[in-house]
Order: sequence, then C-alpha cells, then structure tokens
Amino acid sequence: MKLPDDFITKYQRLLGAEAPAFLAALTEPANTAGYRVNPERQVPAKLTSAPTVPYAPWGYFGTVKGRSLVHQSGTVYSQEPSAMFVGATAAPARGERVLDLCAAPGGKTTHLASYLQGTGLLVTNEINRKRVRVLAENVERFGVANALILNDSPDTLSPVFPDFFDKVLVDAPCSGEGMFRKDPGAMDYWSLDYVDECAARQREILTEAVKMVKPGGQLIYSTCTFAPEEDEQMMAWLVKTFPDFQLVPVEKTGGVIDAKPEWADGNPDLKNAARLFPNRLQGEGHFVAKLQRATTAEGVQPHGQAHLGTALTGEQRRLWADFSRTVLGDAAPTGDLVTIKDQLFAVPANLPALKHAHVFRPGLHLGTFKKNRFEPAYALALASDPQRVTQTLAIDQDQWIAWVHGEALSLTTAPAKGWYLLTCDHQPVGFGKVVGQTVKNFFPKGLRFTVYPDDLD
Ligand SMILES: C[S@@+](CC[C@H](N)C(=O)[O-])C[C@H]1O[C@@H](n2cnc3c(N)ncnc32)[C@H](O)[C@@H]1O
Repeated sequence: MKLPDDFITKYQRLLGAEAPAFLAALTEPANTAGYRVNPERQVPAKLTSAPTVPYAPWGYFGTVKGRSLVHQSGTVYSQEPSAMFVGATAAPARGERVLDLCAAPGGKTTHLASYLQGTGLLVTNEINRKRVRVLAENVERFGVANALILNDSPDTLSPVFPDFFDKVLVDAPCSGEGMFRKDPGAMDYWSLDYVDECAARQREILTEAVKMVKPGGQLIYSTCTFAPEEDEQMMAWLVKTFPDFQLVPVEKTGGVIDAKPEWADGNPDLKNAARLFPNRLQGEGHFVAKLQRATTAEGVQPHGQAHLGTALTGEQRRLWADFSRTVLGDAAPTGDLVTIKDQLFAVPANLPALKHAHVFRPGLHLGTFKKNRFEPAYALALASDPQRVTQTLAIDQDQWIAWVHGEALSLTTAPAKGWYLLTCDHQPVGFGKVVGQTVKNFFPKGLRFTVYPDDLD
C-alpha cells in the first residue's frame, strides 16, 4: 500500500520522530476488528471471553460473522475499536436526551443506546437517504426502543430542537485518513484540498449542532482522520466562535493521548481532547473532543409538541391490547401509540413539533393492522426481552438457519395457535405464528439470508 506523497510529507513535518512509526503502522495490514455486545441481551460467554477494549464498556477485540445468530439477533455490533472511544466519551446517563447528528450506519448510535438502556430519548439523524435505511436497520436489529430516526440536514434540525439536548454527538464526515489501512480506496479522493473541503463542511455542521445543546449540556465531536484542520483547529475555531462552549477533559486510557495544541492555535485546553493513533494502540485512529456549554447561557424552549401520525381507532386499540396482553405480557413497550397509514408505532414522549423534519421512523415499529388482525413487527421482536415476554418459543440452530432463510418450521409438539417470540440460544430472532404444527415465517423478506457451513463456528 502506497500512501499519498503529500500525506507522508505532512505527517513527517507534524510528527517528527514519531512519523516513521505512524506511517509504518498505516501501511501494515489492519488487525483491528472489534465488536460491542448488547447489554440488553443474554450474551453468550464465548463473546465476553475475548480480550476487552480498555476504554469501551461492552467492547471486545475480535470478529463476529455477519451471517451469525449473534449478529442477526442484535446481540453484537461489529465496530472498529477506536470508534468505540466516541460512545464511551459521550457516555450519556439514563434518562438523558441525546442527538446523534451524523449517525449512519449506527455504530455510535447503538453504543449510545446501550448507555441509555431504553430510557430518555435518542434522536438519531442521517442526512443521506440511502444511509438512513441502513441506520434504521441497525437501530432495529440492536433492539433500540426509544429512538426517533430522522433524515435531515443539520440546518433543518436546529430550529426544531433549540437548546434541547443533554448531549449532541457530531461524528463528522471527514477526510477519513484513519480508514486508509482498512479501505485503501479512501486514498483515491484524499488531497490537501479535500481536507480543507471537509473542514468547511464540519464548520457548517457544528454551527447548527451547537444550537441544539441545552445550557449545561455537552457536545461531543469526533472524526476518523488525523488532519489537524479537522481536529484541533476545528475545536480551536469552535471555542473562539461560540464562547459559551469550553473543552472539558476526556478520560484517556489504553494508549489514548492528549490532543496537540501546537497543531492549532496553542490553546492549552485542546489537550483535553483525545487522539488515538494506530501506532500507539490497537485501533485505526480517531480524534474525540468533549465541550461543555455554560449553564449561564439562556436557553429557548422548542416550539410546540409533536403530532405524529393518527390516534388509534377503538378497533385498533382492542387488537393491540389483545396482542400485547396475550403475547408480550408485562413486556409491552412504553411510548405514545400512533398509526401512520396501517403501521403502529410507539413514539417517544415529549417531542417538540416535528412538522419541518423528515421523520424516517417516528419510534419503535410495533406492527401492522390488517383486516381484523394485528401482525407484530420484526423491530418489536428484537426490542423485546424474551425473559419477560409471555409467549416465547425456543428454536434450535437448524431451525434458525431455516428461519432466516424464510422457511416455515414444522414442530413435533406445537403450543396453542397464536403469535410467539421465537428465541434461539436465548436471543430474540423474530415473531412467528403457530398454526397447527407449523410456525409461519414472518422474517422480513428484505433481510433473509442463507447460512453456509463456514458461517457457523
Ligand atoms: C463518519 S460518518 C458517521 C458514522 C456513524 N456515526 C457511525 O458510527 O456509524 C459521517 C456521516 O455524516 C453524514 N454526512 C455527510 N454530509 C453531512 C452533512 N453535511 N451534514 C450532516 N451529516 C452529513 C454522512 O452521510 C455519514 O453517514
């Protein structure tokens, strides 16, 4: 792998004696796979016996196959280890309101959700129409029940959520120098000018992001690039432009080091931010900063209240109540129930008016009203705790392989007719409908896959 000449020259100048080690690390094959386990699941011991990522709760070094039960059931999320430092720095407390402004495909969002444990509010936004679909798939797979998924530009969102969030994460689109080793294609569009273009876009995003942090709240900024223009210099610009924001210390362990004031305007507070270099730890590289907004700033109230969808008809209420009582028991999700066309959602409470936002998912998808019946959603299955759900049906590995392929299952002894949360090795894998000796398959058509012998451990 050949790094761009301008890149080599730039980092030789910036890093001096450390440059050879840094440049050598970038040309070595990446050996930095990682995954996070989902604290809401009963996680198999083989996943938690791997070496732990020192700075990231739920983080492990190693690989998990995409066509595996633990991946399909949202028991794990594969994530490059240094990216885990971002969620670990944000570490929202239970009950907080959190915005992930640049969220697809959902690595940081699912990490933030693990901290929130279904409490508070997670607004997760992705500007790109194709990428927001992937974000939604990952949010659903991870069983996140308290998320509102939006598909907007930051300047559309800032008037909707003024001074609203306890934490705002900007995991910014960047020049991706930390991706060179994993994805050498990232070098094709890299240039010194590209770094400046990225920095200009980051300033635009941050200008909107700061407006959504409540007084006393925090902004977390991260990139997967080493470029000072997008990292230290961006933070130096931010604290100068928005003086009610101050860089506060990021806790550093496991080879993470202070950011470099000398790469910007010398502001000593820049040391509070963190640098992850691939020659110093097992990870691809990141920059992470935490900024606190002063409590003295005057906050404004967001406008109005969200009116999403339509209230349920009496018949719809009855159908949902029957399903929820019989199948879910006391595991029924919380949130305001609304329908959009024939789809039922549980919408997080206390949202401001969203009429200028493009709502991709208003909350947890509970299911679909068909003529005289209710069909539960895959998202509801993965957000359900099998230990609390009344009607569960355990299937074995062979049945799981048939299930994710879209096949009906034949049972030798069948329970009573109705909907069941299917589990395999204690993980939720979807809802099935038992009719006679058969379990009808409702695994979403777009997600079906074939498991090959190599996919099994
Ligand atoms: C680094 S990626 C986010 C990765 C994600 N946080 C994760 O952990 O999976 C940056 C995201 O910003 C989005 N983006 C690009 N331009 C943007 C803009 N002008 N405003 C907001 N987001 C933008 C990209 O589509 C991309 O999904």
